[in-house]
Amino acid sequence: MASPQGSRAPLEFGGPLGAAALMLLLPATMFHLLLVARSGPARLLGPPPYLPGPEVLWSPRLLLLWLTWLGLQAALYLLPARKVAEGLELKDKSRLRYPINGFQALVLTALLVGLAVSAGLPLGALPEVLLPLAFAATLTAFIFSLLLYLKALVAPASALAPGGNSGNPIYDFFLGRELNPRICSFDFKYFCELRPGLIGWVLINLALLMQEAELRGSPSLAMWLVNGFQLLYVGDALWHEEAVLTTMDITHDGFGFMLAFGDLAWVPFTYSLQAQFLLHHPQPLGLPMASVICLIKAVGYYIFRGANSQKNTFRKNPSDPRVAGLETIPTATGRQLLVSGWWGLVRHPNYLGDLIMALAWSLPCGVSHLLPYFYLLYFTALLVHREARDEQQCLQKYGRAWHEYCRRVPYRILPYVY
Ligand SMILES: NC(=O)C1=CN([C@@H]2O[C@H](COP(=O)(O)OP(=O)(O)OC[C@H]3O[C@@H](n4cnc5c(N)ncnc54)[C@H](OP(=O)(O)O)[C@@H]3O)[C@@H](O)[C@H]2O)C=CC1
Ligand SMILES: CC(C)CCC[C@@H](C)[C@H]1CC=C2C3=C(CC[C@@]21C)[C@@]1(C)CC[C@H](O)C(C)(C)[C@@H]1CC3
Repeated sequence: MASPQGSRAPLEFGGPLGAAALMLLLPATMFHLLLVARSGPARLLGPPPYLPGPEVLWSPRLLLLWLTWLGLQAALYLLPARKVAEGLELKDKSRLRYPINGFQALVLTALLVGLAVSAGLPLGALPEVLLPLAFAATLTAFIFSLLLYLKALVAPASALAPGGNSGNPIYDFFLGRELNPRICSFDFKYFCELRPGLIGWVLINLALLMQEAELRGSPSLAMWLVNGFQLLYVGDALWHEEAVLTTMDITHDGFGFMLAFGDLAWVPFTYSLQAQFLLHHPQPLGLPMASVICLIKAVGYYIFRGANSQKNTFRKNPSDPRVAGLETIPTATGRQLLVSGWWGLVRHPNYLGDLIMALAWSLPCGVSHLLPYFYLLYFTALLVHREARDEQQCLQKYGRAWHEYCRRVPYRILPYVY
């Protein structure tokens, strides 16, 4: 049985008060964004146009639709995979196995949706029901997090995450107690991180594009760009699915409300904000500006993919010819840190690339409104905070070697600025 005391990791996110505030603020922000995106003034900082009552939010039909979506993605997860990958070593020295079939799930979902649309499914009507659908996703995330919290009560101590076991129920519910909650080989965190939310996001984008085509005869260039860029991002994540196994979410954070809500509700309903905005506020975009935006996206993607692949290749096999020539610092753990290549430019080159891509997703929406830049603002805050958390973890893991890395590579995300 898990000890009620758990580990004594320092509290993050402002402790129990911060966790409680975030549990209210995050869903409220998501609903605010959904409401203002369709309002005339579309003011990020203004009041919402109206407060939706229960009759707008609650729909058993849409809850069923949402659960069907989760069921479909779970079924696709269980299909035979082209590869089964091993995760990092756990506290008890074991390694978990994960199916690598996320890209296959994306392609099969696209085929199924294509078939359903040609058989008459009104996908273009989806934007009309985003509010009740987001409500269903939020409700599911709360109930799911509660079940995960209860499951952790009977988990062995070795299965618990380093944070999220403070003994304070609110804090632990938010951060998540168990590191890799599973039933048989079904890994809930890994499944949620990459499947229903990410694939749901591109499906919502597509529905918005289809509705724009119905309303205006054809989708706008801005809508095509936003759809294309975000599809590339999701496709890339699923193509490189194995790389998610070394992210902080999988290796360090427990599975609680933060990730359950983030994966299932926040990602599909707020990351599609630019496409939602464009449906209700069409923006003129000429070819020269579109080309500049594509160039910004390409630069961001080049840095993001280059940095992530370089680190993953190096962590898998430091003698791989693609990384063997890079300069490194030895650490007491036996692992090395890269100090040249992308990881010699700044300490988080992948965040830099991700932020440049985020800018490219907002620019097609013009500069008349702040609302489509919400993602860029939120993401900057998330990555600055995430970088600080990672820095603490690396300092604990690598001690003096990490100090040496910081001396050799002084900037965190943006060269000569931060
Ligand atoms: N769109 C979104 O909402 C989000 C996207 N992301 C993206 O996810 C990706 C993964 O991010 P994240 O999990 O935060 O962190 P990283 O992929 O940056 O991983 C950080 C880890 O990399 C290792 N590392 C750090 N420096 C070096 C070095 N010099 N040489 C070798 N290894 C090093 C350390 O782990 P170790 O040494 O143990 O291997 C460290 O803990 C990023 O591209 C990020 O932008 C992240 C959050 C949200
Ligand atoms: C809403 C809360 C404040 C925080 C929730 C955070 C989550 C939304 C994000 C935490 C880490 C994420 C990652 C991705 C999506 C967003 C969340 C879940 C990611 C799957 C996006 C695609 C990338 O290519 C990636 C590197 C695979 C990402 C991994 C981290």
